[in-house]
Amino acid sequence: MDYLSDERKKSDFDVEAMKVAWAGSIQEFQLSDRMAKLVANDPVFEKFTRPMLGRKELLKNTLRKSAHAWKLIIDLRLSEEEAKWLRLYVDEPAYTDLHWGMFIPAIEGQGTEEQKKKWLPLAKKMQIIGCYAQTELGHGSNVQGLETTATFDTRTDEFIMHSPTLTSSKWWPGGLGKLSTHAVVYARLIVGGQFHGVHGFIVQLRSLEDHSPLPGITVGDIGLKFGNGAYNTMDNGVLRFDHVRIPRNQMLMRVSQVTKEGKIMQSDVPRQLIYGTMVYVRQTIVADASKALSRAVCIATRYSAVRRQFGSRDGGPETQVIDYKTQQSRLFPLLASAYAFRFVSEWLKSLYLDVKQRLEANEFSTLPEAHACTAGLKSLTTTATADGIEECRKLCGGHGYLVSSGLPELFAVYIPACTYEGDNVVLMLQVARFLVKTVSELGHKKPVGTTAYMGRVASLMQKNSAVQTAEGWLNPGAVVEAFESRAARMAVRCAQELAKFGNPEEGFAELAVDLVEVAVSHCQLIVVTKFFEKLQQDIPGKGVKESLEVLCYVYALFLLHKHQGDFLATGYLTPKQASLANAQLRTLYSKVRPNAIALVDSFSYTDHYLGSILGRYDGNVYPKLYEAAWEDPLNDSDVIDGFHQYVQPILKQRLHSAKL
Ligand SMILES: CCCCCCCC(=O)SCCNC(=O)CCNC(=O)[C@H](O)C(C)(C)COP(=O)(O)OP(=O)(O)OC[C@H]1O[C@@H](n2cnc3c(N)ncnc32)[C@H](O)[C@@H]1OP(=O)(O)O
Ligand SMILES: Cc1cc2nc3c(=O)[nH]c(=O)nc-3n(C[C@H](O)[C@H](O)[C@H](O)COP(=O)(O)OP(=O)(O)OC[C@H]3O[C@@H](n4cnc5c(N)ncnc54)[C@H](O)[C@@H]3O)c2cc1C
Repeated sequence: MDYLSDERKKSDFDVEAMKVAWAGSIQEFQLSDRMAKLVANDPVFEKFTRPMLGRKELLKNTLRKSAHAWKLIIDLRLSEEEAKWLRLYVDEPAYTDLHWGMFIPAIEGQGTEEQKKKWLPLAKKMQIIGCYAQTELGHGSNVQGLETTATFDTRTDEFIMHSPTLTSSKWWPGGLGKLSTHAVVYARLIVGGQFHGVHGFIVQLRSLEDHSPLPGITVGDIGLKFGNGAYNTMDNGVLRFDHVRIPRNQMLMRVSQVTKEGKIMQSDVPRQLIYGTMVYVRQTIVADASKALSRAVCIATRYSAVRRQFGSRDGGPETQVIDYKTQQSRLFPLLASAYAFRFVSEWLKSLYLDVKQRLEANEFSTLPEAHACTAGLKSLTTTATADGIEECRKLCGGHGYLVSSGLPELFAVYIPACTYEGDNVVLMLQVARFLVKTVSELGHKKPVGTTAYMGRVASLMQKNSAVQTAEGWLNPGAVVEAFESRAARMAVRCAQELAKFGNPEEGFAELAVDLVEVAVSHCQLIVVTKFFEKLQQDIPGKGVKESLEVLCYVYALFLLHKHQGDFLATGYLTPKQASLANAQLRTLYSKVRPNAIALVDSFSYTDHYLGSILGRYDGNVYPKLYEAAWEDPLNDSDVIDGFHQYVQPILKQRLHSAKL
């Protein structure tokens, strides 16, 4: 029985067409759908018992699933794209994520043609397993502060990899702890006693015969992480080198080369390309944010339609909690954010592919913008998603706290995204640097791309909002101008403050909090703009574009309401205009309400992928929650192990004293 069928009947758009809009194209939809079903129908990928397993059993289970996934990839001759979707739907962090997600991209981006020819076939056939070993016990954010050394020995034509201090121990790399045979290790290049910056080196860690660590290498797992199951399926590791020798040709040499004679040769490629893998991964993390947030929102929306509290008159049904305005004001902006992040990730991917093509042709002019966009959007979307998942848990009341709701594990797996691949504050400061530089160059350099609006800074500083009615806010020009003015005014004000400091670095440190706010406002502008741009495309299907338009305004006006302090303080809006925006937001929530279930159905998630009793497609929540409780190992017997030993004596003592 479908308990949500009445809800599904209320929607006024074509759900199948919306599924295609969400996926990006009919081909993407079909591909993803095929992989989702393949995983959902395979019992090896069952995941409900995961949070109850001990660490060793858990990891072994992950290895079993990864091996099965690999067998499917080979047997069914899946393409790289299909394999990516398959791993996504298996929904279990594993060493393979870092192998495919960072080790291979690092070699692709920073290796020479010769190096790629040697290492990529081995890696792509999984004849070697690799990880990305950058972070150390003492340094993560400050990459230039890494302490591991790679000293060139001209006599033997080798690098000597060494961990000179405790804090130089590599610490955190996923897949390193127990599984990788190789790593791309980031270390200080030392030639002729001189330091030449941090570079990547391919280092073999374990024997390809018996998997034991090679001489001079100490390697292991760093221990349990937050939450049951969750990210503990990953073997994040520690690694130390004791004068380990590797051949010279294992330094990734696209950016700089070291010759046999110990000479450093710089290619035309900018040094920043050493950080290129991070640009790639940050872009994928933005796409992952929309997936994680949409999962949480799907669960919370379906459950909010099933759950009823208060409001019963004459014995009739109580109110569905989704009908409370407060519930809508917390849930619908998250629903809108999931769509906003989906579309901005689509745009970011195209930006990245363009930059990649240019880099391959040795054209580097767009790299700074790609860095700022990937860093800023990674930071913005992961922060909002981590907070959003927790909000969804609260939206589900008490039952959201049960592991069987799927939300605790989703939260625990997701939150490190705010830290890995760059701490979110550190990344926003990078965006701020880029913006301050853009403002300082306005006199002689025309800003392009996402900062093009800065070219109109004079008019953005003068013109104030013309919105007079709540309806007036349903105008893309009015909304985008509001976000542009806010971002431009905040950036200029901050640049003026910075100019008061004799030493710019001192000013940057002192004004860091304001600078992060400037960066956030710029990144929010990007997301809002890309959502509106998406709406200008041809989006087929009855009512699809109209529903997306509503979500776009919800996203923008929700942000405007949340950050109205900025809009008021910069003088662009009056308090009256801000309150008109809020009134429009309330109206928009009423428009989302009948479509809410269809909008989350459009994500097309299987019950397997959602992993949530509260988010079941059929809405059959209570019987399934009840059943699941009885499957808990604690309910195997009426009297639990330990009762007779530790509890009964206390009870008996009470009985005894009561008799006295
Ligand atoms: C599969 C997915 C699972 C994910 C698992 C997670 C894996 C990981 O976490 S791997 C480890 C990730 N680590 C990080 O992200 C570390 C974060 N730190 C950094 O990125 C940097 O070191 C950073 C940018 C903060 C500071 O760099 P640093 O060189 O000290 O400083 P800075 O002077 O600011 O930058 C130098 C120049 O490089 C540029 N730059 C910095 N990063 C990049 C980049 N990624 N791309 C291009 N340019 C860059 C700066 O804009 C600056 O340019 P300019 O000189 O023109 O102004
Ligand atoms: C689950 C997980 C998986 C990971 N996987 C990998 C991996 O595969 N490979 C790898 O190499 N690494 C990996 N990492 C490491 C990760 O990339 C780093 O933890 C991350 O880059 C943050 O660096 P940090 O730990 O040094 O944080 P820190 O920089 O020490 O941050 C601590 C605090 O200081 C603040 N801070 C730091 N610098 C500044 C500054 N300049 N201005 C203002 N505030 C600042 C931060 O905002 C934060 O609040 C992983 C981490 C996690 C949690």
